[in-house]
Amino acid sequence: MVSDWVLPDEVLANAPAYTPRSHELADLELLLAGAYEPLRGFLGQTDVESVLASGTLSDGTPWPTPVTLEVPEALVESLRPDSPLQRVLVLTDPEGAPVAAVDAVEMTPAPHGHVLVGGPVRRIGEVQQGPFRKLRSTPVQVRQSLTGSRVLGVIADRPLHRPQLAEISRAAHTLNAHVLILIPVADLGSAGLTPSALVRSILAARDRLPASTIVAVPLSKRGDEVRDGLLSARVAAAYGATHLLAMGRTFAGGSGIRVMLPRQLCYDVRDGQWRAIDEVEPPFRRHPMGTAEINDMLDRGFGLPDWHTPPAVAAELRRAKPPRRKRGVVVFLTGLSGSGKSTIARGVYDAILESGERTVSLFDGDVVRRLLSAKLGFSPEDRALNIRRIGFVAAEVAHHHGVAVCCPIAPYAAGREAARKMAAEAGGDFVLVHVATPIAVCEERDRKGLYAKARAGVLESFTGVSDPYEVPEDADLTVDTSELSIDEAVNRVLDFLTEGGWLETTGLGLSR
Ligand SMILES: Nc1ncnc2c1ncn2[C@@H]1O[C@H](COP(=O)(O)OS(=O)(=O)O)[C@@H](OP(=O)(O)O)[C@H]1O
Ligand SMILES: Nc1ncnc2c1ncn2[C@@H]1O[C@H](COP(=O)(O)OP(=O)(O)O)[C@@H](O)[C@H]1O
Repeated sequence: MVSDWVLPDEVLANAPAYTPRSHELADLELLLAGAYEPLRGFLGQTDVESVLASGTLSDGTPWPTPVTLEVPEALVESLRPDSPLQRVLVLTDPEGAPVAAVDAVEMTPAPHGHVLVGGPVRRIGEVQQGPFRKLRSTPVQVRQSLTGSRVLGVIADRPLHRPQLAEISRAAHTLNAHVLILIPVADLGSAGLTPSALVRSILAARDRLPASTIVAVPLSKRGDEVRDGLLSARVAAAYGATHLLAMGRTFAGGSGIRVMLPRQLCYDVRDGQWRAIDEVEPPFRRHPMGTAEINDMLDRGFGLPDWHTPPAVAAELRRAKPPRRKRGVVVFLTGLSGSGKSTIARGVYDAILESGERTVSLFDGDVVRRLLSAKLGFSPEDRALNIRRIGFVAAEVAHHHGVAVCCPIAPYAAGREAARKMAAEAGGDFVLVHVATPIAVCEERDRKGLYAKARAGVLESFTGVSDPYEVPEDADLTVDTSELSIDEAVNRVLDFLTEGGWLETTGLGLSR
């Protein structure tokens, strides 16, 4: 369990406080809940190296993946790792309320001015809010509620359609086990659903599950399939699972849990049962749909068929992913100054307004910098914050099913990626348009005289001249305004949105 070291109040009051990033907060919650047993805190550099090299902590205990905390160097420079009362770091939730204290016994420099802080954690506050809190039982609570010797764990990181439900029922029946559904809620689910939508979709299948316990677990993916799988298996074991049904690829080494491999199922059209594929003659087989096929049907507004998905689950998915013509979308134009972003964005915005088919907001560069990002400059940090702010507000618009058109330079891939992620986490789509007008043309236009000033050295850090522009490799659409008229460029974007299903008929030709 977590550490029980005692801290005087004045030590806590004077300790530096930090809000960890979302995946670190998720790890913190699991550490405090005892779901990462036997870990007592964040790993220091020595344990990280050992885990990566040999899959064990430095004391030889098997552990699959680094569980780490990185904090800005300036925040912890006053801490003294050799003095117990001077090495306390308070961790807060995003609203600033203290959640835990870290006994920072190990601090190692990390990239980008950060420090890796390792040491045991202790709860000093409760996380009170968040959707589906009632489903967030601790491992101890869950284990106490489980009766019977066999518990079949299922990591439900995607909705449960009929084939998955059939497989869970079969495995539970074979083992004579109680079912423990663990829903990972720390990041976007595998089917691109927000955690709340994923939980709702699974609750919608509840009456089709055998006797089950459903728990929401802040388990996040680190991107390494094997390590992520091993960690999930460990967490499932901590919650009391004795067996794990592999829904995708599952790895369970070191967790003490036994893995049940799923059969390949198909729908038997003769009697509507799901059976192992080799039990059904080919003419009578219907194969389960994959995530891409399901998402494509949802995008187009086609109902998911009853033979594949229980109606209550289909209804939740339709709500979470309405057809694109009703789904929120962020249209994000990026490019050099003078490339034509604002002009195109304005044209797209006007055309959507004229058609009246969707609500639309325009976040024009000048307005953003005057209001939302007033006082920010053009350092990499300020540009990053500017894009985060735009991405945040645009994602809120998308969350409420609107269209957000934004047109900042957004020179860094990381910032654009963050904006894309925020839109997805809000349940919206994201369309990146690269306005790829060559710099020579932008410079010749020089509407605001800024290129001349930048070349003369009067204006510093000017994008494309004395500051970087990372050309997008993930643009959904590229337009070059040196080859297109304004109307043509605007129509390219409108056509893309219409062909993709976000707009029905909007186009300059129709609306003007
Ligand atoms: N140093 C420097 N570099 C780039 N641009 C500069 C700079 N200083 C002022 N400007 C003017 O600010 C506009 C770009 O602001 P953005 O908010 O789009 O930039 S960023 O996305 O935060 O990088 C940009 O407007 P647009 O021409 O509409 O792109 C410029 O007019
Ligand atoms: N095909 C085109 N698309 C967009 N703008 C164009 C085009 N051809 C010429 N322009 C002109 O280029 C300038 C682009 O400026 P602006 O839209 O403010 O660019 P940005 O927002 O990228 O700085 C405008 O004066 C616009 O009239």
